[in-house]
Amino acid sequence: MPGPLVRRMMLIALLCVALAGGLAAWVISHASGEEMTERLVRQQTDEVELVARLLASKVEQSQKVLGTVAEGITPQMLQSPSLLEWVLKQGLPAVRFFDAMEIARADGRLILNLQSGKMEPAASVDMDERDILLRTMVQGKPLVSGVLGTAAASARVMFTLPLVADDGKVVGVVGGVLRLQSQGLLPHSLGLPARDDSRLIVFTSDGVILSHPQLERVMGNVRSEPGLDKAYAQWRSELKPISTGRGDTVVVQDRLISMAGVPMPQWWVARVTESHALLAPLHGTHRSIWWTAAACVTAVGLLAMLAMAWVAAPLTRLHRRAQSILLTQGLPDSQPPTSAESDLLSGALDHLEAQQLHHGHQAEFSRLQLQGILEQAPVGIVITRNDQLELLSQQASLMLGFSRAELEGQLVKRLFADEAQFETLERQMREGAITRGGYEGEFALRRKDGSLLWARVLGRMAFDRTSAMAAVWVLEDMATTHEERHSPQWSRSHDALTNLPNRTAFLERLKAQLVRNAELARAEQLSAGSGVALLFIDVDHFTLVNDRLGHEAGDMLLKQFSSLLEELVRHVGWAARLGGDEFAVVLPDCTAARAEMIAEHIRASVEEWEFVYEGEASITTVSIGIVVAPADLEEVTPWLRAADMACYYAKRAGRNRVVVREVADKASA
Ligand SMILES: Nc1nc2c(ncn2[C@@H]2O[C@H](COP(=O)(O)OP(=O)(O)OP(=O)(O)O)[C@@H](O)[C@H]2O)c(=O)[nH]1
Repeated sequence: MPGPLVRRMMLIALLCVALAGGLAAWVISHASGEEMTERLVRQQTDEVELVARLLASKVEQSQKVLGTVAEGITPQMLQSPSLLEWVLKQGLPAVRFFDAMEIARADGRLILNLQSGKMEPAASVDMDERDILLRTMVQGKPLVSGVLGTAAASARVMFTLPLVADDGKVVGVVGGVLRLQSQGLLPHSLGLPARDDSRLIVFTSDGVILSHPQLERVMGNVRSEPGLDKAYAQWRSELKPISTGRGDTVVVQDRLISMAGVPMPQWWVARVTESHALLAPLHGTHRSIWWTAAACVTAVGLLAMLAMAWVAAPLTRLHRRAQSILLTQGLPDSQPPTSAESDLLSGALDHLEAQQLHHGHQAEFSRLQLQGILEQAPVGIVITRNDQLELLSQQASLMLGFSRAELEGQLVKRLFADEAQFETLERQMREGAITRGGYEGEFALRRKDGSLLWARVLGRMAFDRTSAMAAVWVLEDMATTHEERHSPQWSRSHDALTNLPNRTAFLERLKAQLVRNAELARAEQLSAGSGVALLFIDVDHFTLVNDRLGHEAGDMLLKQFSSLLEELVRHVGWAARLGGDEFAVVLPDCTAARAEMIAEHIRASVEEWEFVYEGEASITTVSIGIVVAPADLEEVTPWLRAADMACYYAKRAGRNRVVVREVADKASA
């Protein structure tokens, strides 16, 4: 789980992505909305312009058709209406272009009235049409009438052209009438399809509607067209003439109104569209833009979170590490409990700094202690690391005859009298390190003056973090002991395998101990309840070692066991080998309770020790019987027998245990 700082960074990344996505979507939708509106406005403007031009060209075409008719009429024909009728019907298909055609002479007499191709009496001509014919005659120029008629079905427009003789005199006038809803001018299909939200309307400069998708609105007034009324009123107030050119688009009351003029008949073409209808496709586009943006924001947001988690991974690891340091080692008092990475890290660093300071003081203190020990210790101490002499005590330097500076940093090998001694130590070191973490032995070292120093070396192994092997030796000058050992008396009193006193020497020493014990008792120098404690020790199931690993392994076990035993009791008493796998330990001036405690320590230490032979480790246990000699005891035999019996009872009770008895105890007890 990432810490709060990383979580905050992730949240910020997510917000940034969402904000950027939202902003981009808004800008795109806004820009696309504007562009689309502009395009739709342009489209609508273009459309009304196109329709206006179309209408203008139709008007022009109507005038041209009328001109073609006029060209075919001679002044003579005006004198003969029947001839005129025949000529028009036969030779001028253009006549059929108009819904009605009328011809009048200069004297004002109507000589031709063709209604839908049929000759009708002159009197039936509409008065408005007759007026326009007369106006054309008077003005001598072509005219296009306003809208004639009041009903949509009969609404019409009249085109007129003066007939001019060769001398330039107006001899007559020809007029063509087109119904608004005829195919030639404003077919109803022009405004279709009829939709509520958009209408194409053609109206005159007076506001009379000529074309409308709803037929019933034709001949109505543009002032009642919602939205268009305002645009029309504005145009009228500006008093601008109607001319062809670019159409114009305005927004009035949520309606988009585009208008373009048809100058000759003074008409307007207008398209009125409700804004919501116009923008309907835009809403769909906006929706899809926002959905796309949301999907992109989600995907990019997830990616950003993952990227942030990846980038912050080292910080998360540091955070966890700091957490575990503070959890396992406790928060400093000044540090409030917090989970923020920076606080935790600085807390952990403070803690480590304090620890380092503390360790520095400890190290300095230990160094001073070590220095004191090395200078004052009455025994020789040598500290080695990776086969080099690292530190020596003052006593060791005196024993060896070298100054400490001369030896420190030198190879360990240099101390030994010969290569064989050194190799023996190395082997013992390896074996001892595996089995007990320590070793001991007697070695011949070489002093500076070349003389031999027989020393007992007690070593302890240690490995530091760099796997360098360090050892601490305690050197004991064995010159006297060594000489003794090579005397014939030594071999008579000591066991050759273990170097421990043998049974004979043991009994002699035990008797002497008993005498001394009696003297002390008489002199009342013995502590209350104290006496000489005899520990009878027998290795459990030793036969099995011989049987399984061989006699040589049994010998090695006895040897190593003896060293261990001697090491364990050398400061409190002495040990002897009674024979086979039987040993004794004598503890002078000792109570039964203390003897039992020491015996228990021996038992536990042996149980902990592993005897390794040819790579195979085995556990050894011992049974111990204890008897403390009373002050008045004079014979050792019953004492030794009692201790043997105590050991026997320990065996009988299941072995690997300690049993305390008294000399007077009955054998059956
Ligand atoms: N390797 C070796 N074996 C010895 C030596 N002296 C005696 N032994 C053997 O030590 C064994 C002593 O066995 P016991 O003490 O009677 O019996 P145990 O197997 O120890 O069984 P418990 O004492 O009843 O637990 C005998 O098998 C002897 O042969 C010796 O110097 N070296």
